[in-house]
Parts: sequence; C-alpha cells; structure tokens
Amino acid sequence: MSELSGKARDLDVADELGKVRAQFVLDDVVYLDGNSLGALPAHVPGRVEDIVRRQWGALRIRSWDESGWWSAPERIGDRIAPLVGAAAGQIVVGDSTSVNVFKAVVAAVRMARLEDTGRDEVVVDATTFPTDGYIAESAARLTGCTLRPVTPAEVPGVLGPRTAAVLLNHVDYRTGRLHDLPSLTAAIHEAGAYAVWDLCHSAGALPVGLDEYGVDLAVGCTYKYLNGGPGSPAYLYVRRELQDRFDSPLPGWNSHAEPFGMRTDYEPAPGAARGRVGTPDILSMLALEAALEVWDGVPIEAVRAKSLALTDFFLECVAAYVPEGRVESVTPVAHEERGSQIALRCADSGDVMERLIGRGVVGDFRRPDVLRFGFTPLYVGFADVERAARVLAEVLVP
Ligand SMILES: Cc1ncc(COP(=O)(O)O)c(C=O)c1O
Ligand SMILES: Nc1c(O)cccc1C(=O)C[C@H](N)C(=O)O
Repeated sequence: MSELSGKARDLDVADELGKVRAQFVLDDVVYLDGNSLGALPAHVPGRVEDIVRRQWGALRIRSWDESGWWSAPERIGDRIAPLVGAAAGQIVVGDSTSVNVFKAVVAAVRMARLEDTGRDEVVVDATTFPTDGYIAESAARLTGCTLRPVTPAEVPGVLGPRTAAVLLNHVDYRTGRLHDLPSLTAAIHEAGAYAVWDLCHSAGALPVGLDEYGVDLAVGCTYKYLNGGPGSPAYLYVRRELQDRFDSPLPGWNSHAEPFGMRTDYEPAPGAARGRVGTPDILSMLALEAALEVWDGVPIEAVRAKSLALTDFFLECVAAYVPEGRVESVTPVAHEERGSQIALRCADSGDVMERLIGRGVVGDFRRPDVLRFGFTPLYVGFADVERAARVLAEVLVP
C-alpha cells in the first residue's frame, strides 16, 4: 500500500461523516460530480412510490390538505433554512433557479427604487454561470436599468448611488472560488443597494450565514449538494424585514393572500409565500423533501471541515502523482476562498475527462479547458480521492 493510500484509509477511519455514505445509492464509481447532480438517497424511491400510489393514486385531490401538498413550499424551505443560516419563514421552494433569479433581481430593483428612483444599474458577476447573466440582462432591460458585468473583485469599485441591485455567486461554478459574502454584502449595503446571492454551489457544502450577514435575497438549486434529484425545485430566500416590500414580477395565484378567493385584484400573501408563482411541482418537491432527511443530525460545519480536508487531500495526491506542469489548479489554495470543488486546467481536458469517466472516475469538463471535481462530503471518502488522483495521473500519461 502506498503512503497516500494508507493516509486515505486512516482519514476514512477517523471520518465522523463516513457512515452517512451508506444512505446513498452508489456503485464502484468514484462520483465527483455531485456539484452538478447529487447522488440518490436510498430511501427516496420508496417514498416517491408512496407519494404517487397512495397520495396521488388513492387520496387524489384530498392530498392537497391531508398529505401536506399545499404547504410543502414553505415547509421544505424551513428544512433548507438551517443549512444556509436562515431562521424559519424566509425560504420558499419552487420553480427553477433561473426563474428565482428573475424574481429576485427585479424585486431588488423595485425595492431600491422605493427609496431612490435614481438607482438604475444592476451589477452582475461577469464570470457567472450563464443563466444568471442572461436573466440579469433581461431583468435590467425590463426595469430600465443598465447592466454592469464585472468580476466579483471589481464589485466594490463600481458600487455607487446609481447601483440598485448586485447579483453574485457565492461559489464560482467553474473555478470553485468562494467569494467573500460577508464583506461584499456589507459593501453593497454601504452603497445603499440590494444584494442577491446565488447559492447553487455553496448550499449543502459550507455554511452560508444568510441571516448573520444580512443578505437581502438569495436563490439556489437543490439538485447539487442537497441531492434533490434531476430538476428538483429551486428556492428563494427573502429576508424577513424585506418581505412586505417584496414586489414579485411574477405574481401568480399561489402567492395571493387568498388563493381560493379567485379575486381579480392581486393582494400578495404575507411571508415567504409571496415568492410563489403557480402550482408547485409536487412530485419533485416531495422527492426533495425525502432526500433532505439525510441531513438529520448532520451539522453543516462538519460538512465544511470534511470538504476542506477532501479538497486538501486531493491537491496533495495530485501533486504527488501527476507530473509537474501537466495540470494547473485554478481553485484557490486558501481555505477561505475555496468551495467544495477543485478545477484543474489542462490542454486536452475534454479528452482527459472522457478517459477518466471510462476508468470509473466521474467529474465533468467545463469549457474551455477545465476538469471539474466536486466533493460531496456526505458520500465522498478519502480513498475515493486518492483513487481519483491516481487514475488522473494514469490517464494523463501520453
Ligand atoms: C450558479 C448557477 N446558477 C444557476 C444554475 C442553473 O439554474 P437552473 O436550475 O434554472 O437550471 C446553475 C447550474 O445549473 C448554476 O451553477
Ligand atoms: N442543471 C443541469 C442540467 O439540467 C443538466 C446538466 C448539468 C446541469 C448543471 O447543474 C450544471 C451546473 N450548474 C454547473 O455548474 O455546471
């Protein structure tokens, strides 16, 4: 046994979260793509079967009340809340991240304008996952704002009396860089603007502290580190003090104060429900609710500690196994700047990822030249990490 595989074994033995892995359906593959689609918790298929056969099949329409379908968006929001540092009553689950980005950015601009009509700029992370950029551009156009795409490091320098809203990613999807949410949020508030954070790549991987740092609005998906399944609904956080002013650009009947009043005038519901639009996607939503049970008794701080240990160990193994200069990490070394993934740049990365997957190590390739490896602490172990780096070195040999 090599020194590093011995170290991996010792780290796995000492790993307090190691037992959580048994709750997932995993095979002999090293699955490092949980930052795109999380693995399936083993109890979910049985629960979905019950939801379909009993709740839908037998109870039918009664399930809106008797099976808790109607209240699911806020109930599941409250289950996600502690994972992102939010008190109950501020998160609603539903729609896609893209749709929630739209709601949040337009609502942020509208709130900024309530205080100062001269605010006419939306600042967006220029390096963002494309959907956020597209939607921010459309939201800016619809609200008569100018879009300012800048890197997160440039954000403090462009804030000013014209800034209405700023849309940022907590963790960059390509590089895995963790942005400084507390200080950027403080700078945005200092400028009198509203902060909207996309938590897709941080929720379930590290503590977020939404309430602690006074974030205004946040969105995120649930199919990555929260393991909700393909296309599982996203969520929207609206800070409690802002809820009465949250003016949704998509005021559907589900966010009405009296949804069954069938009134022609719109009166928004109080609380997080104001972020709803139409009928919730119950099957996906309840599959997500079941999936979230793997978090029972799992503190997010322990997840963060293991995540950093996994990524540190991966970098150590890559440095030991891969010939120097063959790959370059674009993920920051500093813990306070690192999410839960490592992105390695190399010339022929598309082919390299195909060979890796062929050898049972699943990461993904992001254009133009990045090999992305996501580390989900709930089910990735240190032996997986050592194997991934070893196989990477093998497939990199010309
Ligand atoms: C940062 C970020 N935002 C948004 C999305 C996607 O949004 P949607 O759930 O609407 O597909 C992703 C990944 O798919 C993402 O990485
Ligand atoms: N949402 C995805 C999908 O519907 C298909 C394939 C991949 C995805 C992803 O989540 C991509 C992911 N946001 C990324 O960071 O690249």
